[in-house]
Amino acid sequence: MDDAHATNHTPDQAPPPAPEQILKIDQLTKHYLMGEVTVEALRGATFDVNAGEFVVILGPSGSGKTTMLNILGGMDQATSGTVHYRGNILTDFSEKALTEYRRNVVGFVFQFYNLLSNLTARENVELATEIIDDHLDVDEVMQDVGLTDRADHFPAQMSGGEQQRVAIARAVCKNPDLLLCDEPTGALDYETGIQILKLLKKINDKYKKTVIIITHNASIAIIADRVLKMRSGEIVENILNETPMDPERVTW
Ligand SMILES: Nc1ncnc2c1ncn2[C@@H]1O[C@H](COP(=O)(O)OP(=O)(O)OP(=O)(O)O)[C@@H](O)[C@H]1O
Repeated sequence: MDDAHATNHTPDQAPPPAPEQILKIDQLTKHYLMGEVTVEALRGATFDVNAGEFVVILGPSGSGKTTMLNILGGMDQATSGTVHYRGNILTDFSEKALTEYRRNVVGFVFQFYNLLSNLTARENVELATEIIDDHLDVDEVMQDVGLTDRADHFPAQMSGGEQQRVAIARAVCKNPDLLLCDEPTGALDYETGIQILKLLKKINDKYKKTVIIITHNASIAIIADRVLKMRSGEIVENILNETPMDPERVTW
C-alpha cells in the first residue's frame, strides 16, 4: 500500500464509534409462586439498551413491564437469565451492591409521584441528594423542571403535573445513569402528560441520561429512539426509530 492509500482514513471519514451499551438483558425470566400456581411474569425477555437512548417499553396490562422495570432498577430479583449493567452482572449483585446500584445508578419516577407530603417540593428533591456525593445542583434542576417559583410549596398545594415535575427533579438531581419511569403520564390529563414527556426528553438531551419509560399507551412510542413491545413476558418487537418525534406530536 502506498502513502496515499495509507492516509485514506482521515478523521472525517472514520466510521462513527459503536454505541456504548448500558444494559444487556438476556433470557430474563421471573416466576411468582401464588399458592399452587406459578405466574410467569417474564418469559425469556431479551434486549439491549445503548447509553443515552430514550426507550419506551410498550405492552398491555399484565405483560410484565413493571416486573421488568423493578428488576432493571435493582428492586426485584430475576428467577433466571441475566442483566448486565455496563458490563457488570446485575443479576449476581449482592444486597450491598444492589443498594449502591439503587442509590447511585438509578433514578425512579412513579406513576403516582410518591412525594413526602410533609416536605416542600425543594425539600423532597434535597432529601434524595443527601445520600449522593456527586449530585446535580438542586436549584438548576428545579429550574429545568419549571418549578423555581413553587419550590416552597407542599405536594398537597400542587397539581398532579407539578408533583410529577418534583418527582422527576428528585430522580434527576441524584445524577443517575439510568432514569426509569413507570407510566409517568398515567395519572395526568393529556396536556400535562405531553409537558411531562417534553421534560423527560429535555433531561435525556441536556444531561445525556438513558431514559426508560414503561407504558401501555402506544401513542408515546413515536418519541422514542427505541421501542420495545412486550407481550406475555416476552419482547416481541425491538424497533429502532431513526426519526423520533417531538412530544408535541403525540396524541391520545
Ligand atoms: N408480586 C407479585 N406476585 C404475584 N404475581 C405478580 C406479582 N407482580 C406481578 N405479578 C404478575 O405478573 C404478571 C406481570 O405483571 P406486571 O405488573 O409486571 O405487568 P404490567 O405489564 O406492568 O401490568 P400493568 O400495566 O397492569 O401494571 C401479571 O400476571 C401479574 O399479576
